[in-house]
Amino acid sequence: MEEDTGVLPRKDDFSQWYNEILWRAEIMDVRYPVKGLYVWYPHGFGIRKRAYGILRDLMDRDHAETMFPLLIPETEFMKEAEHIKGFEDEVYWVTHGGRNELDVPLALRPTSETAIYPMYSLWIRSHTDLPLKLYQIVNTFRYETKHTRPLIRLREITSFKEAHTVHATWEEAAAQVEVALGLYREFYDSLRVPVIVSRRPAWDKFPGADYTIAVDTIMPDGKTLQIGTVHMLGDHFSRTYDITYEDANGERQYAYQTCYGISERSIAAVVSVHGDDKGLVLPPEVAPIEVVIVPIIVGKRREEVLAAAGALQEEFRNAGFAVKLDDRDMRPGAKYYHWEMRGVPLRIEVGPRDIDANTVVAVTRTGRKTTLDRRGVVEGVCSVLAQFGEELSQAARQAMAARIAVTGTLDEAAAAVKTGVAVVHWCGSQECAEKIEAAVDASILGSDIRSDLIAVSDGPCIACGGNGTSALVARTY
Ligand SMILES: Nc1ncnc2c1ncn2[C@@H]1O[C@H](COS(=O)(=O)NC(=O)[C@@H](N)CS)[C@@H](O)[C@H]1O
Ligand SMILES: [Zn+2]
Repeated sequence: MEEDTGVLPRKDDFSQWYNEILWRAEIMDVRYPVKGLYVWYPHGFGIRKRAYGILRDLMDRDHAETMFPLLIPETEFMKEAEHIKGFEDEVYWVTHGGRNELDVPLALRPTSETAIYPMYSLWIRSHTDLPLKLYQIVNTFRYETKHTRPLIRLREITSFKEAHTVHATWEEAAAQVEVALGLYREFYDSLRVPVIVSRRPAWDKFPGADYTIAVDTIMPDGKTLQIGTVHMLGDHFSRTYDITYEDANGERQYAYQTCYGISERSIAAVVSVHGDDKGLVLPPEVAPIEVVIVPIIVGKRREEVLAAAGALQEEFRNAGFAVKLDDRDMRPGAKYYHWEMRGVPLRIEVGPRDIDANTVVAVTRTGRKTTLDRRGVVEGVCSVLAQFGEELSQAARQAMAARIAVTGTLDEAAAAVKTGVAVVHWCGSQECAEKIEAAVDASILGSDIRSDLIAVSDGPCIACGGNGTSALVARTY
């Protein structure tokens, strides 16, 4: 990558800012010659690697990781009517092997229910086989006809974490939905990304599901991004794919299922929520480089400064930090620009004055400067980074809170959705939803809201005056 010194668009020109930061911060290269497919730069992949390492640790608490085939025979794919309806316009089909036409066309998995559940039917015989909780992290393919966008709406979803659980009863499956939401909240807390949880309206639920609960964040342009979903499948798929178990009385019962997914939209959220006019701002938890050391070379003490910088690098590396010593022959300012663009959380400056005073200067990505004793510098950096992470969480929460407005009239709601999310009272009817969506030019995102930034209440439906409860209305990605 040639050293770019151009200026990033301001973040309040979000669409331009987002497109440029993907290449300036070396996240994704959008020049791949297939629409909706993009290439991870190593730095971007490093962010994904750390984020998905956190996700794996959370999932591995009580799920097992596995991997199912990519190709799904049409015979299996076409079994669940609602599921098909929801995906038939999005599925890629493989019809040939070499020059031979395949006798059964094969779908590229858009999601893996129809690959996994025929196997679940073979595996599950008795209630002692339950609960079964598996997940995989794979690529999936959806022929998206809406505007594709790197990390946000891809045709090849490269980082699709999908969990598929099987339970003896509806109640156990419903409890698993809550466990999944807890895992997603923990995951996004680690990424310092604030979320709003809500139940999608029936017409927006996952094809074949009883209900869908979604995890949304609010992007800098006020539009919401769905960054995770949890689906209660009931016994719809178990009846279609014959997933039954023998209960304690020897009776055959249909199983109850859930599935829940996260994709690289999680990375889009980290980039978008935390970034600023100078580039990426990465939470330490997901930063491929946590600390960059910049030696301040002054005249004849060059060797001494470089030695001191090298010793610091060694000490941070031994303490387990992802640390980089930037000893390139460049002005310090050009180095600051380079690492700020890439979101490195902490810069350590060391020059002759610091050597004489036996200190180092620590500067966080958001500009907080601290002088640290050279002795105990590792502990010093740990606490600076911990404080930095908390600051990111707080700033992101405040930014989200500022984009949520409780509104009592359609006009107020129409104004609020220009810059964020409107909270309105809705009776739950599709008829009123359509009235609200038409009047506000945005979508009913969900009800049964769970967010410590929103006090839910009952009240007259904003469209018909009937009994309503709090619901979210927003423009969405
Ligand atoms: N085209 C896409 N590009 C990037 N992420 C996507 C795309 N489509 C969906 N996602 C993300 O993937 C998550 C799961 O997708 S989903 O359709 O809602 N749910 C499923 O596929 C279920 N099988 C649970 S794994 C969504 O919440 C959304 O965050
Ligand atoms: Zn109503």
